Amino acid sequence: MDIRALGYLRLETATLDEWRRYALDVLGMVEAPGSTEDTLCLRLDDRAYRIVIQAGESDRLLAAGWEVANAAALARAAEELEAAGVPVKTADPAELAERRVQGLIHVTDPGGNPLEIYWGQAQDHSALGTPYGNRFVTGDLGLGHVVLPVPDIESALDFYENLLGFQLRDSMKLPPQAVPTATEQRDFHWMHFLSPNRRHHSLGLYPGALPPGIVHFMVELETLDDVGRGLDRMRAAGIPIASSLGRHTNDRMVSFYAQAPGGFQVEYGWDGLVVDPATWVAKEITADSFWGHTWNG
Ligand SMILES: Cc1ccc(O)c(O)c1CC[C@@H]1C(=O)CC[C@]2(C)C(=O)CC[C@@H]12
Ligand SMILES: [Fe+2]
Repeated sequence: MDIRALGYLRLETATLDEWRRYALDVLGMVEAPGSTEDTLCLRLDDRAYRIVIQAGESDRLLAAGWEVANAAALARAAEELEAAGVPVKTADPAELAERRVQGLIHVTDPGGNPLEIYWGQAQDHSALGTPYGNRFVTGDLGLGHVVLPVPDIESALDFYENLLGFQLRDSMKLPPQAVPTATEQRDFHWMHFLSPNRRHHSLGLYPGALPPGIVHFMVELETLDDVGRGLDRMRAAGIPIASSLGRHTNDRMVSFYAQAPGGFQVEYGWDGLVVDPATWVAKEITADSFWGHTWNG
């Protein structure tokens, strides 16, 4: 399957006002046209939106949006999913209009995570005036990355590697205490990092369950100063820092993690590794970071 990138995220929140302040005033994202009293659309680049947050009952992932090149690629994706026995639901015209895409299918991964595969998203050609002069790294690397909880890690890895065609970049053994919701008692639990493009990982698979249906999402900033200023804004806003600044061993990203409204985290990073898929070799990492990334609580 020819998926190109993580294109967008759709989230539901019980505290949209809190999310509005967090996304606009702290993360430095830009409110996009299409936003209403109960839907916040966020621009990070030249796409009409990259993140949509809807007011609702709970805080949870509504969809991870994966982009394909065109209508033919979407048709092939639907065929391959159906041939593999994965139910596919085609979006109706109202859903396409709401999402500002030209074609879309709904799919659920083996962990129960809602996915949308789509092509033809609208662009916004107006200048992006981010509030702090911060710039996000997107383009053909996509929005960033998302880590999804998957109770059965083997079936999830098989789905993303062999059906969706993502490349496995590396894996890490987590101790049992890092996976309190694991369905089986094991000495360790694998966590996997994959991508359909040159971004080291667009997807992390966490081998447990989490109520919001998302462990964290990462947005990449152009400069270290963008990240440092973001950290200052988190502190000033009283937002709990979930993990201190550090550099990951696999994608070499310098980042910190902050609590997001609703019980998951946002990773705010810089200097992520761009790989050559033709020569990449999957490996194991035996530490999550070269330095830093001290987790709180
Ligand atoms: C190890 C790692 C490499 C690159 C990343 O972008 C990244 O987010 C991570 C950390 C992944 C991971 C997590 O998402 C949830 C809490 C985890 C399982 C830990 O307890 C250690 C590593 C953490
Ligand atoms: Fe991450």
